[in-house]
Amino acid sequence: MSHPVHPDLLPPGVRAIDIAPGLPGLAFQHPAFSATLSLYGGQLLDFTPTGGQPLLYLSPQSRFEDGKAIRGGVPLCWPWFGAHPQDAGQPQHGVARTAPWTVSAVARSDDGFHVKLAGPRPELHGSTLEASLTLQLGPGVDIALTSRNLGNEPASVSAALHSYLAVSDLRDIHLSGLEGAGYHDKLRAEHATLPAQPWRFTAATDAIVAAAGPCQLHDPGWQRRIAISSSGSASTVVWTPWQQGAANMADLPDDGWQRFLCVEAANAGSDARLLAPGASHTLRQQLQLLAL
Ligand SMILES: O=P(O)(O)OC[C@H]1O[C@H](O)[C@H](O)[C@@H](O)[C@@H]1O
Repeated sequence: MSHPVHPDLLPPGVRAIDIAPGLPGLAFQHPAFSATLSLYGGQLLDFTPTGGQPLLYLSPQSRFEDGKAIRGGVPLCWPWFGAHPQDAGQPQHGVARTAPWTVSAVARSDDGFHVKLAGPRPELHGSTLEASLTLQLGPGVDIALTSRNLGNEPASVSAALHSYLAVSDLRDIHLSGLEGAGYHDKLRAEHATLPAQPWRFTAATDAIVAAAGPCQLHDPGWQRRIAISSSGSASTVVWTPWQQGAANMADLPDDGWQRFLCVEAANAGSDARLLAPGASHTLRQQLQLLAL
């Protein structure tokens, strides 16, 4: 199958590649960073500053197969987050991450690259929503997912930019910015409040926090911080499977859980949005690498 993007349409520094057989992508090379985007899922898989550690974790055991979600980078959970609200037979986290996305534009910008993608057609997920994604790569990463209701009735959307943030060792990092926020603990099915201190991780965690940050992930091992900010969101999902959860996941190495924390800009739980006919909503996350 030929690549959906003709190389002549790409600016200098961008190459049409195959992530795996049948899964097309784009590779970006800039003096300050390199990056990889999968058109399958519209999923950013890598952003690595030149000479530095990657911003995003990508599991070396991820499956790269049609019908399977890629484990790592920034999966797009859309048009629902978690289980489908009415139909348990639908895939977890929606259809966007296992659908082909198409390139609407790729341009070089002052700091890097600007990319626009169009998401799966509404027929694929039985709603009247359409999705588009804009990505600014460089100096950090800025991802904006826009949902638009093409129908004549209101339509509900829940979503997450499910970023796998790479860390030197999960047991040594902390997350600040969500102190004292209320959250829904998905593992215990109860509501709770985060402590007043920065968040350290000592066990499996799956929380829908009723706050949008901004937050900072402090990583002394790599002498860096990741500044995380969002808009169009009033909820942040924080997830680590920890050791035991990872042992049950075929697409994650046994020690892979130590290498990432998911901090997801979301419209999850009660933060799902109802879009009037013709209305649109943009969920956005910005990630910036800073020295400690
Ligand atoms: O395994 P996946 O379908 O990719 O989901 C991975 C995780 O995503 C989110 O963070 C959810 O809150 C978790 O409950 C889920 O386990």
